[in-house]
Amino acid sequence: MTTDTLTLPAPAKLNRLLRITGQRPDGYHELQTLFQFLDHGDELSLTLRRDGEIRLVPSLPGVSAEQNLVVRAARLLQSETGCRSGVDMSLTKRLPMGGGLGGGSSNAATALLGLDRLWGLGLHEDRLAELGLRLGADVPVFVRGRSAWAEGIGERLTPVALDTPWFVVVHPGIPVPTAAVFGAAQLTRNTPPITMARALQGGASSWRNDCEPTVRLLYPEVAEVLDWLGARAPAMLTGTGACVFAWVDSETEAKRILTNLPCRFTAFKARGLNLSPLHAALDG
Ligand SMILES: C[C@](O)(CO)[C@H](O)COP(=O)(O)OP(=O)(O)OC[C@H]1O[C@@H](n2ccc(N)nc2=O)[C@H](O)[C@@H]1O
Ligand SMILES: Nc1ncnc2c1ncn2[C@@H]1O[C@H](COP(=O)(O)OP(=O)(O)OP(=O)(O)O)[C@@H](O)[C@H]1O
Repeated sequence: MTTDTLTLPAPAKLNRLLRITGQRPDGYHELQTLFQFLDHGDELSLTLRRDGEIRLVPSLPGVSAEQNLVVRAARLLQSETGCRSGVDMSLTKRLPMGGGLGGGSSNAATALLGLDRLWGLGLHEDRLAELGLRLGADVPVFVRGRSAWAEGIGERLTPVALDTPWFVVVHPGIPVPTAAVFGAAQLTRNTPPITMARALQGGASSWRNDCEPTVRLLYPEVAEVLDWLGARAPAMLTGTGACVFAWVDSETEAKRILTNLPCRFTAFKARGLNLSPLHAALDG
């Protein structure tokens, strides 16, 4: 049976570890990272149009529909496949922009997989991941939908099963643009690469984010969150920030931390997942 409307999750990701091991001639940084999904995120609704038009209503504050990654994903899919269908999209945004939670990238992956289904394209996951990479370095992991060890700029992925604790994710109330952190002179760019086995063996207590010292320096609001949350549980930056996450043993402990949150911060609790809720929804 075919359907004319799909409503799908676009989950957040965390970088449980992030090492910057080099820089390519085109300026992009080579990373080693562990990606994990959360059971918290945005939601994208897709309704088939037969006239080929692609619409997003309403658009996000500060991002025109044309720039929005879901519209760009839909156009890319149309131009690559010659598909003549269109779509009406609406996005329920819960993830902060410039938060390091991969919100825009996740939205793009949900659009790619959702439209592949809605338009009956039947593209292979490898092809969708390749198209996703053209939209952003973080898109392929959301297309693949498994927790992963990532290398390259984040596109060389090996699925892994990570521990799935409860997380408290705190946003300092300011965005941190990814390009500003990767462009900072003082950023560490020469961390020696390690094997995936060694990274996993070390466990969460050994995992670090190489962006953290630079982000601390450039964004005192993020440093404040790292100090506040770090005093209550082990805490780290995700991606290039602005969000900071801590892992705890139980939902009760997560709630306890949230109860005392200073009102200048916003926060949520979520469970770590090794399978993306997008894939669970599409397979269910
Ligand atoms: C920091 C991470 O979130 C870790 O998961 C990602 O590497 C960022 O991925 P993303 O947000 O999809 O990034 P993109 O939209 O591809 O790139 C934004 C900008 O960040 C810089 N950039 C990004 C990724 C990377 N590996 N090296 C970079 O130097 C580039 O200047 C690029 O123009
Ligand atoms: N659907 C979208 N949702 C959010 N941002 C979008 C979207 N489409 C385009 N953008 C642009 O992408 C920028 C980065 O947004 P995003 O939420 O992906 O940042 P992020 O969480 O820091 O990502 P990452 O973890 O990949 O660095 C935004 O500032 C916005 O200009």
